[in-house]
Amino acid sequence: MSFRVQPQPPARPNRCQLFGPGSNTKLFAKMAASAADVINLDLEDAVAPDDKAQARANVIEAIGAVDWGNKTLSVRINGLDTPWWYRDVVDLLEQCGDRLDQIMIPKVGCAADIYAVDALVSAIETAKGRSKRIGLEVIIESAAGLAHVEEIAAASPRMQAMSLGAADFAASMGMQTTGIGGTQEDYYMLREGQKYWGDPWHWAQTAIVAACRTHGLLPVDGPFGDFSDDEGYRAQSRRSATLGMVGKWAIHPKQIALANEVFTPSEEKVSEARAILAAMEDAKRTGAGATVFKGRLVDIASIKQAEVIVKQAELIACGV
Ligand SMILES: CC(C)(COP(=O)(O)OP(=O)(O)OC[C@H]1O[C@@H](n2cnc3c(N)ncnc32)[C@H](O)[C@@H]1OP(=O)(O)O)[C@@H](O)C(=O)NCCC(=O)NCCSC(=O)C[C@H](O)C(=O)O
Ligand SMILES: [Mg+2]
Repeated sequence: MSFRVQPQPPARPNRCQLFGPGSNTKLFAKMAASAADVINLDLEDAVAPDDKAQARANVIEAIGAVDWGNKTLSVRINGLDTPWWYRDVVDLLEQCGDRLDQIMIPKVGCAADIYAVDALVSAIETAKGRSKRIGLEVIIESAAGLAHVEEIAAASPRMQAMSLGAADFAASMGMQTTGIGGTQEDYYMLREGQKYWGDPWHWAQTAIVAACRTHGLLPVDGPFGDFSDDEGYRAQSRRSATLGMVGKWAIHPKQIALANEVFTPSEEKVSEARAILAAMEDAKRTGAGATVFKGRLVDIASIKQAEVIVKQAELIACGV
């Protein structure tokens, strides 16, 4: 470990972030009653330009009126290149009570984007005497966002989480696809006439995980557009979980149980992790720093790996 100890991310479950347009008030109660850990009420791309003002009013009303239980409640504001974002922030902070937990900033491209929102949020919090500090989460969904991912992660102590937005990211990168996440038909290696599909989202996810882990944020996988494809969603989620992401968005209620299933470590994985910790305790008692567990090496690094899984399971057990 570096002299700079890696900070811990916020200690709360974030297995599934369920999205719904702020213009569709019929969904709010269903979202609140769902098994998602995080709710994202959307003012951005799921809301048509003519509906922006009404959606904002709907969301403000619903934050106070609906019982959101113990969920993390977040609102996705409009991008900083639009005329709507400042009014989103002002109205949310001036008119919502303390039930609002986070603001999600889409399409961030640099640390100054976070600075701008942070400055506005801070001024309103002080002016209005708000007692609860609003958190920020961002979406990395542009070439600039990925190029500046680390400075974005470090941009404010308000930062809580960072998601990959596969659709806008693909567009910004000029990727030849209209798919939102998952396997891309043309992204394969060819060997002896056989196709082997690769994962075009892998490097963006890894960059996000590294930036988040460096600065104590939660790394989250974004949307998977084809909500009729459960196995595709599971496969994408398993890759994300393996890379260190803590959860994934749901854009349809069908996807909530899938995300919760994958991002809750299985009993088998937790038992194995606990057995490794026990084996290492035995090894330490005999003065050894390494031992053999089920025919393979485990050492002090294995303790940290096992602790990741045990801590995830404990956090989820406490939070739900
Ligand atoms: C995608 C949808 C428009 C589909 O809606 P619908 O046609 O109503 O679906 P169903 O008939 O299958 O719905 C079945 C029941 O589930 C309820 N429902 C649907 N969606 C939700 C939801 N999000 N939360 C809670 N409940 C929901 C329906 O009302 C039905 O209920 P019932 O009649 O009682 O049985 C719709 O799912 C939807 O709007 N999804 C969210 C879209 C969204 O928010 N998109 C923004 C995030 S993704 C993005 O922005 C891309 C990203 O930024 C990037 O760049 O990658
Ligand atoms: Mg987007």
